[in-house]
Amino acid sequence: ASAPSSSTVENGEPSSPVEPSDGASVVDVNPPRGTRDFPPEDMRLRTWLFDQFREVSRVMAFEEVDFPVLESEALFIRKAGEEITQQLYNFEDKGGRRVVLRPEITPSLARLVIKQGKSVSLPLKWFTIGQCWRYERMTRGRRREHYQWNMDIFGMPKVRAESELLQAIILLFERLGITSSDVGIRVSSRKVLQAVLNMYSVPEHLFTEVCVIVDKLGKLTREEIEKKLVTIGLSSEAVLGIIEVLSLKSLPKLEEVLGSDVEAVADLKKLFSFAEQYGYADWICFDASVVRGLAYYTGIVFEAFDRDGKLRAICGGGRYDRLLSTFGSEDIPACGFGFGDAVIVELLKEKGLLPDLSRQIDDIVFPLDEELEGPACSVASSLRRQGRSVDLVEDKRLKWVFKHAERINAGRLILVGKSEWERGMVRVKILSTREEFEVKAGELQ
Ligand SMILES: Nc1ccc(Br)nc1
Repeated sequence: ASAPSSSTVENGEPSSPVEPSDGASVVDVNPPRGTRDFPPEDMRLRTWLFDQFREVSRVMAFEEVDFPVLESEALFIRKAGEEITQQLYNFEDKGGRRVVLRPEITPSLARLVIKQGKSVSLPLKWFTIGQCWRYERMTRGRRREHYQWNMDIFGMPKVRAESELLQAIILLFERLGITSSDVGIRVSSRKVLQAVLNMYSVPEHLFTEVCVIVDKLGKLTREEIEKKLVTIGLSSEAVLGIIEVLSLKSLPKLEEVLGSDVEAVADLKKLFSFAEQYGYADWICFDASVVRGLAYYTGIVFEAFDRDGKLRAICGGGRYDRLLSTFGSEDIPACGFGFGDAVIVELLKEKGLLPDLSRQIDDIVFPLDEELEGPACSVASSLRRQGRSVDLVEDKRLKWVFKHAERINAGRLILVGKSEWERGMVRVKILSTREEFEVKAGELQ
């Protein structure tokens, strides 16, 4: 690789290669544009966050699954103009196959459910945490990868599934110390939009496109949205009707406009009554403007937001009852959500909720001179076999070892010295109390 020019800016960081004397080239040590390294401190935070995802998935009785990050491009070819399909990280592999770094997880889940066929008993509740990609022109300087926690339920046609997923999200927030004063979850249903389109006799085949356009409310101006809707063939009455209904934030008002026999109203009323039973009603609110931007949603949709309005959506999801038939299979009702690893960390920083995750090691074992390196290995090995984390240190001055012990929050310093070893003993220092004593090497625990 050629040494990048000194003016190259990668990930916003100037990469400053040193021109080596022998003329060899130096690789750019930054990760590829839009991607992140996870050095130990960042990795501890990521592992902690993923452990919270896993613990919530466990208490919700979901099973973990996983998929290749690389998928066939065909899984993501959709014609609804979604951002996600316009930013596919796609390429042709050496076998001439059209492949992508997956932009989302749901199509892989659907693929596996289809592949498993009759062998899966429904309902199935699966979760995964996986890296997702997009090829975004770096002009916007946004990331090209993030990790997403996904939870999906297949084979549960009623809104119980959505209420289960909402509980999972709220349990996660509670585990992180986030309250319903910090975060809310906007809930609506695409059937609201469907009912409005029916009122104005908008052809069914425009439904998905209308959803993708309306999802841009808040990102595009109202005029731009109206223009896009008219461009795809909606009458100005239909456009005004859509904008009016989607501005509703009261379920009773929605019932007044659409009538109580509309499925959307019945679903939402049931969901909000379940919320009372689950005990999370103060977390959720009806907001008809929520449609989410993925083409395949067919029913209830939801997204979590920070009430200060400083951040992008924290997570989002919804029902997608007709995704499998787009892959040529029999439909199975499904719903799920995706929860990214980036916005939530920004929120935790905002709220001062980042956990203290400093490194913790049980023991440092240190031979006081070279001839004791062997005994030090056997002491370290015995402690490790007991499950203790042991940092075996050599070729250092004792002063460095004490500083190192502080740096890695070691519990004990085990010193292997000549005179003690000859008596079958080692010296133990408890670093928190400075207490020091000798222990038989064979009885060290
Ligand atoms: N879908 C997607 C993938 C990667 C990132 Br970063 N954001 C969204």
